[in-house]
Amino acid sequence: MPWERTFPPQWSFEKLYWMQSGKECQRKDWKFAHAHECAIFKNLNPRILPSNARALLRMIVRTGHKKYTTEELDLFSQLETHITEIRDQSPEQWERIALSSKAVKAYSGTDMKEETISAFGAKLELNSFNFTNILSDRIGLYLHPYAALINHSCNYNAAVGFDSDTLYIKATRPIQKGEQIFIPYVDATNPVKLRRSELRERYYFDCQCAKCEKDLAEPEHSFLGPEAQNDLSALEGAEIEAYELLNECSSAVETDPKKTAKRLQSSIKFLRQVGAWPVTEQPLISLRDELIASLLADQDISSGFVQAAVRYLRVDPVVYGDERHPVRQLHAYALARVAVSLDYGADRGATSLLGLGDMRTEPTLLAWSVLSRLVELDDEACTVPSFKRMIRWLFDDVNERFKGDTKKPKDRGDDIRKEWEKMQLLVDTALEKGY
Ligand SMILES: C[S@@+](CC[C@H](N)C(=O)[O-])C[C@H]1O[C@@H](n2cnc3c(N)ncnc32)[C@H](O)[C@@H]1O
Repeated sequence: MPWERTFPPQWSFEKLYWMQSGKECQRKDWKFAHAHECAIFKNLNPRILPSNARALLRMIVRTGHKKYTTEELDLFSQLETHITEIRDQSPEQWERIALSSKAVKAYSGTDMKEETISAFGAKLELNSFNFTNILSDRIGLYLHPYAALINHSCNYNAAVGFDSDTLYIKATRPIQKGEQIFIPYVDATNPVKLRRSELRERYYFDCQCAKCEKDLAEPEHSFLGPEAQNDLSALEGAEIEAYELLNECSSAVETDPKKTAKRLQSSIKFLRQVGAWPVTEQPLISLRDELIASLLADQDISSGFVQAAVRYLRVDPVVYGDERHPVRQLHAYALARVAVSLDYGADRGATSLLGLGDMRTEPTLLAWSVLSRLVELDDEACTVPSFKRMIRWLFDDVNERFKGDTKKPKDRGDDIRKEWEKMQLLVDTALEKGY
């Protein structure tokens, strides 16, 4: 199947398949498919099928109930499977798909052949997106027959976002007429070797984009100073451990956030102190993201605030050059949200944590400054409508807090500048201490 395709002029097509967990939209989910699956799940209880098998079951059951139009099925049948490569190069994946197909055939009672179900399974694995809520938490899988046609580039010009059950493809930079649309299938901030191995293993191709070309031309770890280069073996060990820790974080169902935060902190410190690892290089970027999530889950709001400020001020402007990038927008919102909860009386230990003694910040003013910039960028931001609404609500809430003040935040330019100076100092101190 060719990997360059012409896109239809509009994407008003209903998704073929989506599923989600959690309370949100469960009613819609019921109407969409679950009504047909419920009896099967009851029989399976207490066993829970893995999400890929559940997705496959849903497609088979909906097909049996003639819930797809001919056009939808036609489009689905044209999607790439790489089934030969999976069978020949990836025995584990093949076995998993074959097992799921066997189970799905038995549970659904379909008369479809097992091979046909396996081909459905392979298609789902290759073409579905991680379905997320507006805060980027993974809640399921999503397959859209047109969106599935978009190819990958590490040097992408668009990104996928979800707003409830609607999929959006948002341009992350201006796209010329006739220019091909590319999205990232993998985390494009990862080192070239990792990106390429993920793409090969999961999608069976080698990326030829300009970013890969540039990164491949540079020696590995070229971002480390000459001193660190002398003892690369120690650093490589720390790097491998960091990736293992990140894997644990993404797969663990239940973790102790305090313990996880400690492990993440020491991993960050080690990479920073031993190798002067730049904060804008992986695995440090993801370690910090996980650290912020763990600190906040542990209610350590002040430390989470400092780390979110490090990310906002030092990491994101380099990693995601454009302020309208969806990840950058999400991180800015997170900083504002944490700042607001600090002001709600959450612990104020940030300054003592960093040894800055009596330095005090006015987090709500900072939140106002971050949010007013987000609101200013609203029209151009590559984020989905509900996210934009969430920003406005928080901004309204913050403005409400200044209601009785004689001077409105918009007239407090000097105070805001001073707040940012203090934040820069906090961030510098955090980084000097190896955080
Ligand atoms: C989700 S599909 C994308 C649509 C697919 N190109 C098609 O025409 O059906 C993913 C597959 O597209 C191909 N692909 C995507 N991006 C590519 C790229 N940058 N270079 C080469 N092949 C790519 C690979 O075969 C990959 O497994």
